[in-house]
Amino acid sequence: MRSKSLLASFRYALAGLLYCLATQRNMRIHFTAGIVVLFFAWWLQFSATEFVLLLLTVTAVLVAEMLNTAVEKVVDLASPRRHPLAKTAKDVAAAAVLVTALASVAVGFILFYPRLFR
Ligand SMILES: Nc1ncnc2c1ncn2[C@@H]1O[C@H](COP(=O)(O)OP(=O)(O)OP(=O)(O)O)[C@@H](O)[C@H]1O
Repeated sequence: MRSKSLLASFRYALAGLLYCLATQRNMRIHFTAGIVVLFFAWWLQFSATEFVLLLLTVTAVLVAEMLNTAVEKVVDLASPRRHPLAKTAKDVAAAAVLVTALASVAVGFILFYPRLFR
């Protein structure tokens, strides 16, 4: 019984992930960029610490993107008409993605620059 509901939870989560990948262009861009960046980190023989930092950064961007999509859907459900609060909610969720993405660029630069240009 318990393992069945665990499996169901996993299936719902997977459905959410696949929904984001199928419908959100930015999610696909971040996902692909994350895979490429992690591949190059492996290829350049990053240390375990550097690799974990990169992995956490990539994960943070993807999580922010998925939460942004969830906020968008809930806002569209709760407020199909335009409302200042709906605008604020969507804009703040989008800002969360932007801040995370900018931080990830900074982390990537700090980690890759010494390997590639020194
Ligand atoms: N119900 C609403 N009321 C007020 N402003 C809104 C509302 N829905 C969206 N907006 C504003 O329009 C912007 C774009 O919204 P839109 O719904 O087109 O795209 P999104 O939901 O942000 O993302 P996506 O393009 O991935 O669907 C939002 O960031 C927000 O500023």
